[in-house]
Amino acid sequence: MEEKRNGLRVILFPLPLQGCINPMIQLANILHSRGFSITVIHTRFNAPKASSHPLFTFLQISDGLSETQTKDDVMSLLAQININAESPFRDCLRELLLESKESERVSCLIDDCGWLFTQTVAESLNLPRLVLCTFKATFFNAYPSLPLIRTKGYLPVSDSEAEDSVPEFPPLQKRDLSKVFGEFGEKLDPFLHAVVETTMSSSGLIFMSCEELEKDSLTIANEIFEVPIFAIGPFHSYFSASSSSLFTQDETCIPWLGNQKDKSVIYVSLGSVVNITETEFLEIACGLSNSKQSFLWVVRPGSVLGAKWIEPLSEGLVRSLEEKGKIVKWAPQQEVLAHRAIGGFLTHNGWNSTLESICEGVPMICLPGGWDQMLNSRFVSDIWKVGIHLEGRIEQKEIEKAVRMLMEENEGEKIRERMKVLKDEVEKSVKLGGSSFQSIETLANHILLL
Ligand SMILES: Cc1cn([C@H]2C[C@H](O)[C@@H](COP(=O)(O)OP(=O)(O)O[C@H]3O[C@H](CO)[C@@H](O)[C@H](O)[C@H]3O)O2)c(=O)[nH]c1=O
Ligand SMILES: C[C@@H](CO)CCNc1ncnc2nc[nH]c12
Repeated sequence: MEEKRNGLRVILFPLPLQGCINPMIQLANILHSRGFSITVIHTRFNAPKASSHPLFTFLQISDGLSETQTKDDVMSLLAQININAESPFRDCLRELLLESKESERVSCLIDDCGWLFTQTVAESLNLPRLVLCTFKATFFNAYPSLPLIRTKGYLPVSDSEAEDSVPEFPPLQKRDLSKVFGEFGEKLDPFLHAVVETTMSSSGLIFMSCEELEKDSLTIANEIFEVPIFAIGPFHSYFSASSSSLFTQDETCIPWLGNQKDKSVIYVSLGSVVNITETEFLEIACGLSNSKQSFLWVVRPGSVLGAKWIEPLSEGLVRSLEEKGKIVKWAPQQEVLAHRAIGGFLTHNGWNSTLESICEGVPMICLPGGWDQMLNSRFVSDIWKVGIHLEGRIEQKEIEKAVRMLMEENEGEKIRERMKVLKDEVEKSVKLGGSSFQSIETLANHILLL
């Protein structure tokens, strides 16, 4: 059924990463169901599949990335694309506004907090801009203080204080800091500064998050950025993230899970950007194999450094892995997590994966790769206590131990019970009258009045 249209069009512009496209497309669905028409401007690189979303209009702009640049690390890629996409984006937006009809006014632009030029472009065209942040609010709140935290001398961290909280950034521990910053160090400062400035000049900040998960951080976000805050998620139960998948999902996962016992399978995935070394890959393989538990493992082609896919595995290892497990290139993750056969999720704790796991009530084993993942994993293991933290130990014994603990032991059962409670809490937020449900109402009204 076509919902009533409200005569307003919203322009969306996601960052071209799977973890940023999914929440943006969910936001598109939410706004469309509220009567807004949707245009998605996107780069050529990692272009969303227009055919999966017939209700929206898609416009592609050039991004000038070379084949090799598309394989750069995330930070370099984002820096380059922020330079290349500015003028094509300005042209595209100007054109759109010129074409806009009396009967359907363009009311605002909503784009990712990682775009640095969009606020200026929108202002020059007199178009209000809202920001979508795809991180946990607690992480985004740290943007203004990250440069200071870095220079405060917590790095390198001595053993005796490794587990101390970072005073300015709890529950992050000092040992997490080096992986938050990666190799970028001070090169991040101008980027962070620009994100904070442009967010403060915006007309509002949207989080794919909810009060049940981080009420205090949402309040603090409002104090830091001094703009209206809308926490509108997680909406996975209404609009699955799978529809915005950039890769072909291996649908054989579902019938395979159908042959497994309830809560007997551990799902293993490190998201769309984290890469691992061949040694780490083999440690994970042996750990899973030795755990004697069933597993479904996503190995993205190219994610094992120096390998095309899984060829570093010996024939013997492949044979023993196949006894209990299945390896795929890309999974229908949300369907997998929702499957009755799944009992745990070994994850890198990207914010989307973390939310999807909570929404389906699946307890986690945390193996964060960097950036916001370090913080998300601390919340999972130390605050909500719905997962086991591997503390970066990608060693077969540690992996075997954690998998067995979660899937077989008493401790795992306790974690599962706490996860059930958290899932029920979060579920309430998106139901009629819940906090996220109300925020969507407020957001829709806010846009109407812009
Ligand atoms: C590997 C795999 C992933 N997915 C989906 C699940 C998630 O919705 C999405 C991945 O998003 P995330 O779990 O947030 O992870 P990732 O791709 O690393 O996302 C980036 O963006 C996130 C949001 O800004 C950050 O929290 C992460 O740190 C950052 O690395 O892709 C699938 O549907 N199937 C798959 O096989
Ligand atoms: C540390 C790497 C993984 O090894 C993830 C960084 N991920 C990201 N880094 C910066 N901005 C982002 N916006 C979305 N994801 C982002």
